[in-house]
Amino acid sequence: MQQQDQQDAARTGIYVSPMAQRRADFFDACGPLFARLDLADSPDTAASLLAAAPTDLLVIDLERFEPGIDLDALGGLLARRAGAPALLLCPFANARWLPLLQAAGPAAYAITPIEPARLQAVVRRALAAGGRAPVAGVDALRALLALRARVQSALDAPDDEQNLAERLCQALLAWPGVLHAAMFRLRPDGDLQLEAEQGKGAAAGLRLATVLQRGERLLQAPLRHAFPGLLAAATGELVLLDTLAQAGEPALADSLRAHGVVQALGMPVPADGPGQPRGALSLLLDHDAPLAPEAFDALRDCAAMAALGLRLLDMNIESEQLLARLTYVSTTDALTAVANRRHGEELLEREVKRARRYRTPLALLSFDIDRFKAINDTYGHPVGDVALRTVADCVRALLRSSDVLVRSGGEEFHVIAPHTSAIDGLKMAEKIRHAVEQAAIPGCDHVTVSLGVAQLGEQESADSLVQRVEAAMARAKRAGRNCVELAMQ
Ligand SMILES: Nc1nc2c(ncn2[C@@H]2O[C@H](COP(=O)(O)OP(=O)(O)OP(=O)(O)O)[C@@H](O)[C@H]2O)c(=O)[nH]1
Repeated sequence: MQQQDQQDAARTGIYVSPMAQRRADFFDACGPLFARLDLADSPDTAASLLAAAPTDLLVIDLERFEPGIDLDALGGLLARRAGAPALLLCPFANARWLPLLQAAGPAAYAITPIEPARLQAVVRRALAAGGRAPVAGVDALRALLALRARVQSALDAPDDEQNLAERLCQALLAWPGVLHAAMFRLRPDGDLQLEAEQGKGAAAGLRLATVLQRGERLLQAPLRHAFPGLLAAATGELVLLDTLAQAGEPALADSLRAHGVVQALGMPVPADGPGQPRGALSLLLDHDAPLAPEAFDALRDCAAMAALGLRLLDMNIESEQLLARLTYVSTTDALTAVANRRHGEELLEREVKRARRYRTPLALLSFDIDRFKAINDTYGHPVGDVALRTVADCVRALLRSSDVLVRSGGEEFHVIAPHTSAIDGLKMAEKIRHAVEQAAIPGCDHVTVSLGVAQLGEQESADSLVQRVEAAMARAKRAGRNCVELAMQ
């Protein structure tokens, strides 16, 4: 150790932080490890220092820097290092910095807050190992390829969100070092809930609802600021705890440690556009080894795949809703919301076939509002429309659920009545006639209807049935209106 200290004492370093207190603290903790340690309050100052003399280690403390503002300048410092030792001190709630900066140049990292003794150890290691980014070996790269493939196949036609989340957790759990994988999902009502979780080994029995003290309304959970999966879903940032105590919740850290957890990571599942993430993936790991840039890339892609999976499920639901809407619009009369003529014809054909196959009676009723032209002429077309709607509502309320009311023409309707004989059809028609006569029509007095009733003959076609019932209805008109006529055979 003494020899090591002597070696360190020959080193030079630059520490960059915009915070005076952090610069003083770092100097206290790590100053003795360097022959000369320069403190810089901005990337510009650090750049000048780097240009002035060779430096063994550049330490960038990312607390209070903003990726949106400072990324270019800090990335520029790493690029200028051209592979020479660099160490990033990254706040646990903003680990998004790591893949962003590691893309600019290789750098080791440690997560903050960090104890002075651990910080010294990390700086020593960075000096000794040359401050390289963690490197993924052959096995690690193979494992990342397998993870990508598994996550991709999890997207293969999932049944629903929960099924997708379970498959993703299963894929993540097979990644070496993962003890527990979970997915949180923000529901449309704004409730963040635990969609799925899977554990293995010491964490097989770990239940996040127990650890977090609830399984629903998790954005309001007391531990939302400390558990990486929740914090990631709330802030949209990559969150990484490489010592569980960093989040300042000792009880949470203890309960995770009891399941063998050493490192915890939360990766936001991005929204379609700007706005709150759709949820987060949570990983609990059994080691504290720094993650290689390739691991961050793979995890970011997993979260993007989760977002894509959720979007595909949304699209399925939207397509079903669109199809239902299309079916409704193409089969329904817009004014009265009963079946339109074309759909009525299809339904009648179907009922005729069914009645023939099962030898059950089928009645068809036809009715037409009496002197409807006079209503339009006297009160105006809008009142005529209200009358049509009121009559349709009044008749629909009388029918069985198996009967179908169809608007077959302007002010003419049909009722398809399965399992109904001519006698029952006549009773039904009389009920309709009476109910319409009694109904109050907003904007005008009352209306009456004339009705025809026909029962399907043994070999009769739907067309012939319609002709007969309409002829019966015409006879009811001729007979003085507001009455019922039975069709001839
Ligand atoms: N307000 C309104 N009127 C309609 C609609 N469809 C058809 N009509 C009207 O319904 C009237 C039907 O008139 P006619 O066929 O002469 O029959 P009617 O006046 O009811 O006389 P009878 O059937 O013989 O009792 C016409 O004036 C059509 O313009 C509609 O959607 N809304």
